[in-house]
Amino acid sequence: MIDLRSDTVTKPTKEMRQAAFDAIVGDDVYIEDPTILELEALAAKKLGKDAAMFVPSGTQGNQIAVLTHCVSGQEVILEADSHIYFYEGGTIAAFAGVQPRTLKGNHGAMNPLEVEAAIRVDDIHQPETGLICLENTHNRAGGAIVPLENMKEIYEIAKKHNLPVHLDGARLFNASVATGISVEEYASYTDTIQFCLSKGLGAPVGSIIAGTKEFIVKARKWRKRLGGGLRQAGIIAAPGLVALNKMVDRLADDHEKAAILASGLGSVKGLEIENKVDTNIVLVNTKEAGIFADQFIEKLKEEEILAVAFGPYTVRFTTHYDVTNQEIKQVLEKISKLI
Ligand SMILES: Cc1ncc(COP(=O)(O)O)c(CN[C@H](C(=O)O)[C@H](C)O)c1O
Repeated sequence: MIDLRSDTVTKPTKEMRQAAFDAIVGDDVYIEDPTILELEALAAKKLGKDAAMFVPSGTQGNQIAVLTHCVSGQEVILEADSHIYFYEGGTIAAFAGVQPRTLKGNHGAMNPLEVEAAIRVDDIHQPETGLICLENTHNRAGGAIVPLENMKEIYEIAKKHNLPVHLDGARLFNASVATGISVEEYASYTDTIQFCLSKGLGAPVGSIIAGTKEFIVKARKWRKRLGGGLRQAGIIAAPGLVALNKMVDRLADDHEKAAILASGLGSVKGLEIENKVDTNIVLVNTKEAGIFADQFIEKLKEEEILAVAFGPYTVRFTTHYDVTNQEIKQVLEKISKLI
């Protein structure tokens, strides 16, 4: 089976499994797991933030950020196809009691002027704006890299209005490897950030959230309230250390595989590449071929290829560590005969 559903499907490397076996552990509720503390310190350093905390998932990291930044009744400005809005079960409303104010971005980048116009004025009838959320790379925009300049402009507007900015940087390392801009520079235009160890970086579990020491103290309390107080979790943090230390630069391989896949699929009659393919995601439109995305996915499955539907005629293919160049070639050979 060639699994191109997501970079979340990556399995831990041998080195990660060994690191888990060898991990020195302690009780993380007492902030005593040395492996988690090492991972958190490394992550904070790489991001240029004062503190960081290991969380079991990117969703929990994002939700803890909203819970920590906002109070119930506030409004959060975020992109209309962002993961926090589109894929996190309405949790910002359910748990944080905040309402989303969505803006349609261009390849995932919100227009800074529209963001400023969406910030609420001091009026008894209106909610206050509590947070602005960004996403880089942007998943539903096809792993699009949001330009640093765009992040900078939005951040400056946020500061002018004394508002915090949270970055859903689940795939921020993909952006950094593709542009050569450091994650620290990206993170300098956001107050808090979440990034995934469990996607392209290949760790089996987990994400990091980072920000000021004060933010992390409050965020840790929210993680505990959500039942996320971890015990000897150095066992799952150890693979995260391997991911952060050894799996970043190779993301370029995933981008190369995506470029080869996009070039091949783009030459199949009836298929059209929807996105610019900045990183490891390829969005394919099947309308010209007269086949719905779900039907196409079923046909792919019969050929032992897995992908996901992103819309009625849009199929997402995501490259990652566990898919080889040879397998990408096999996918192209099979699909060219399929349509
Ligand atoms: C931008 C972004 N932020 C956050 C998350 C959530 O991370 P997890 O909760 O899955 O660890 C994801 C996962 N994305 C997953 C995927 O792409 O297959 C699915 C859609 O949830 C994400 O793409």
